[in-house]
Amino acid sequence: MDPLRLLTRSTKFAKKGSSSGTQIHTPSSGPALNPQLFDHANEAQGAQRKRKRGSETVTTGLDFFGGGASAKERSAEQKEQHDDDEKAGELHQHMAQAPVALSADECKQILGRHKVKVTLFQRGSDEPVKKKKKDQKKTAPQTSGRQDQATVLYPEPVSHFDNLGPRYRISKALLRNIKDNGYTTTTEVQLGALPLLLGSRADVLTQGAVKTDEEASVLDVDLLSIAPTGSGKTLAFMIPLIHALVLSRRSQTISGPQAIILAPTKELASQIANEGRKLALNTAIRITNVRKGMHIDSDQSSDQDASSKDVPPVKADILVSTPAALRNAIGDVRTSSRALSQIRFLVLDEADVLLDPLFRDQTLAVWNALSNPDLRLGFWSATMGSSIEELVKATIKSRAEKLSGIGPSPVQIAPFVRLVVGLKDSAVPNVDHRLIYAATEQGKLMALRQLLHPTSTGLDKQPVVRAPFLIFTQTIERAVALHSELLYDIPAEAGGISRISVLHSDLSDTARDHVMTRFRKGEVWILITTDLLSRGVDFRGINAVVNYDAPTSAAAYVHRVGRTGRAGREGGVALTYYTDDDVSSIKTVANIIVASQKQRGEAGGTTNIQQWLLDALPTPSKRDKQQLKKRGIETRRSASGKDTKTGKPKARISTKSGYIRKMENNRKGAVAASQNPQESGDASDSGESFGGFEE
Ligand SMILES: Nc1ncnc2c1ncn2[C@@H]1O[C@H](COP(=O)(O)OP(=O)(O)OP(=O)(O)O)[C@@H](O)[C@H]1O
Repeated sequence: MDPLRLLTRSTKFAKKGSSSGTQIHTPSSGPALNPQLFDHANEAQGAQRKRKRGSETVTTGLDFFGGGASAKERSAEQKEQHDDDEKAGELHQHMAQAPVALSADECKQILGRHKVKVTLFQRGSDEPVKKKKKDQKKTAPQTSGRQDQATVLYPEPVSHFDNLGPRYRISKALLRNIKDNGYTTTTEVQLGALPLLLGSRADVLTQGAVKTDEEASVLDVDLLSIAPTGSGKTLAFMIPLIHALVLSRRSQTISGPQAIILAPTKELASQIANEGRKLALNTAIRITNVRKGMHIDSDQSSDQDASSKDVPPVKADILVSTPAALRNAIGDVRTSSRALSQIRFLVLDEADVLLDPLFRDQTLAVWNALSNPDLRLGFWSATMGSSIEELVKATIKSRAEKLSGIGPSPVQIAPFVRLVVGLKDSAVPNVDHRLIYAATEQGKLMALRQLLHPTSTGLDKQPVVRAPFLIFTQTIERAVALHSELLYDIPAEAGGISRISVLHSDLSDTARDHVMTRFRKGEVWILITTDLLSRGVDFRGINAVVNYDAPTSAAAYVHRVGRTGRAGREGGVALTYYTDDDVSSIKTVANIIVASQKQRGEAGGTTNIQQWLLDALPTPSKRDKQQLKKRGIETRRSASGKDTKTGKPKARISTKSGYIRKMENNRKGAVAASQNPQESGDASDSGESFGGFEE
């Protein structure tokens, strides 16, 4: 049974495999064919297929269950892909087997084609940059206002995971886990970050010289990495972490955690821990997601915290946590001082939000409690304002000064390296971005209903999107209200109210876990949420993101829509509705869309935001932007704002009462069942149900 058919209640859908609908890949229709976003090397060799976009993504017949194309069509497509991959793989294969290091020029070319830019920052007199090349003249060195010397580096890219073994003596178990999880080609961020984090400091400063000495210290730079959503940042920091801990286990016995990974939400922390455990299988490295009631203290002889003795301390090498959960687990910093002084690595995933005022105090409290003078740092996100970068550098400096003041010898600041993939702070280019004017709140609701029950295709510029998808609202209240408004929109035959759910931070941890599990399994098709789920969470098969309420900042847009089109997958759609209330601020989103489409344009696409619209939209002031980020659209915050046309409160999302909608829905269902008895029945009984997202 086709879920779209059920959702639309239509009886006129083309049969599967018929030629009336254009079959295209959607993010849920299979594995990522090429996880890279900017693989222009292959294009140059004529091996890169043009990315398909535009009108094709708005046609019907999207193949949610991956069964739409005939076997013949599929095998032709697979052959074409196979041929392409073979050609594309030549370079990778060469590099995997390359017995000698690539020349600086080759490194530069590969990094350039993949839009990877690596910059080393050093304080003028502290430590001079060791090597300068003639070909760096154009870009480096540059001097910033803070007198940091910036030099562009060209580390030798790792374009295939097979390269890691011979180059860095990665443990066999770790290599096997990478392979068993299906990772072969690296993504851009992995290609650039792995050599920086797996090589020694000397490697980095001498720009990619190969070092195979097992004793070489790894993770010896502080790295700030900005790479698109879904580009595999988790792997890029997790592999070097596990490798570093495997190495240190070989040489010394340390009990207690040595690394901390912070993430802004429980959902993301739990996902990172899961991904990490898959990679750490059989390496003896333990990864723990910090939860309520856990405590971290290797110093059990301490009398200062009697209560902590009741609960055994967490046994882990890597802790993954939200800042708040970690603060609770640490408890009194004095009693945990031994455990904390052992921490050698701190990774902030979604660093910009962790250092944003909302989380800043909690994050800095954890960072400042880590007293190891050799603490190495990693900052990762798809967006990073320059103020955040400055805050990071200032905190590194002030912490070093503080530790130097109390420690036996001065603390050396490690080289600070920034890695940027693609256009900084831009949205993924492999997604079809749509900005739709809906005039009023009522207009948005009608547009969303039409999305759920399309009566025509493409006439109103609304693409047809397939479940599963996410819908974002500005507030928890609005998420709850929209959920109750749409609850009866899914007919009972399609699973009814069980197919739509809501997730927000007012729910209990158990309820949040439950909703996440059901969505991942494919039991829930439409998930309404707030920005809680906008960061980091990886559902591989999401076909679309609907911004029911426009995001309140450029970064929020980038992260929300980044839930689709993960790992280079094609076919994702991002819809943003805007009303008269958004007109004064929506240009921020429009600009992001244009920039992202321009990136794609380089591969043959066009932008679907008209220049006249961009010109007509007012540019919000810096103050307006700050206000919007802080408070969102005022009229959506409370029920006080009234819609000028309908006179109804704007914050309320409702047309009819739930009872009336339920009755109507039952009536429609009964009529449909009497007209076409074989059509009724639970979708799960039909033998054709959504198999869930890949874990
Ligand atoms: N080299 C690779 N080949 C194929 N798939 C990959 C590769 N690296 C990562 N992935 C997959 O890409 C998806 C996105 O990875 P990940 O969650 O690490 O992205 P991210 O960059 O952290 O995104 P976000 O900015 O949204 O947090 C995951 O499903 C992951 O398994």
